[in-house]
Amino acid sequence: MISDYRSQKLSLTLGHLYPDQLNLYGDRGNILTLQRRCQLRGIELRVVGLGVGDALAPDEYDLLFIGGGQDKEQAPVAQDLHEMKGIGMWAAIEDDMPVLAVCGGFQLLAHYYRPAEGPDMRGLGVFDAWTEHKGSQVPRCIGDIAIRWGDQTLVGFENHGGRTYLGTAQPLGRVIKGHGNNAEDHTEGAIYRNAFGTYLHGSLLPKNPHFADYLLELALQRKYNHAESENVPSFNSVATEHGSTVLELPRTSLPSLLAPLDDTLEWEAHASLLERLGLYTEAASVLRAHIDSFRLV
Ligand SMILES: NC(=O)CC[C@H](N)C(=O)O
Repeated sequence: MISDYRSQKLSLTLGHLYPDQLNLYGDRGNILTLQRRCQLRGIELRVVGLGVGDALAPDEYDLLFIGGGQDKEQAPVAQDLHEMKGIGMWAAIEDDMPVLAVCGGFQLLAHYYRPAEGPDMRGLGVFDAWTEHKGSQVPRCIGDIAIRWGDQTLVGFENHGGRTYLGTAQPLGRVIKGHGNNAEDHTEGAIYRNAFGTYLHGSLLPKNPHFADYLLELALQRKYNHAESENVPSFNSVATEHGSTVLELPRTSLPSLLAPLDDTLEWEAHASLLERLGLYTEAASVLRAHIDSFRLV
């Protein structure tokens, strides 16, 4: 109940899927970031690795993470995801558990990944989207990337051969600079309930403290304010503005369960990536917003 949580030590359990197979570009750094941000607030974050052969019992977790991998690592994982974790994953997501899936993991949560060679890898179909690798003649999508996420930015690094196309799935954001899902339609990532797929490595969360906290807040609200679950924020609203899809970040009426942190270094890293992409106005406004919010604390 909402009135109880302040008197207890908050704790969360994160299920890290395939930590040995899917861990490109330091995806594990996302877990370290979540752990550190919890630790600084006196919140316990237990991390449980879920490898090939392990079942996923949704009631045991509050948050799930799945990273990226090369095609050869994805194939055995795709099979295990279906056989051992698919039902648990679906149950968790339908129950609004926050899930972050990066690159190869994102591809496997959509309908299928068609590699340049070899058979299709069947995905879980959580996101109404699919991915095709167009062959070695077509350049990979590689480089730094910035996207618009609601009225904020997310930054990261992408490296994927697969091009993802969205069916009815909402994108996580719109590409400002970089390739995104397919280097054609400016969409990046996908959302279903509180599951977020993205091509942003980086690691993603160290340079995007607002996104890290968003995931933690979703997990905490879901666990501790379950009785008020209609107020739990979720990315369901989309507004169309000048023909382009703009996500409206939901606001919750519930008080935040996260104490503010000094994220000066994180925002400087975020801004410096924006600058590297030539996005000077965005970089300046990110730093300005950080200074303003910090003054209010
Ligand atoms: N970085 C990744 O996870 C790569 C995913 C996939 N194998 C691709 O190249 O499209």
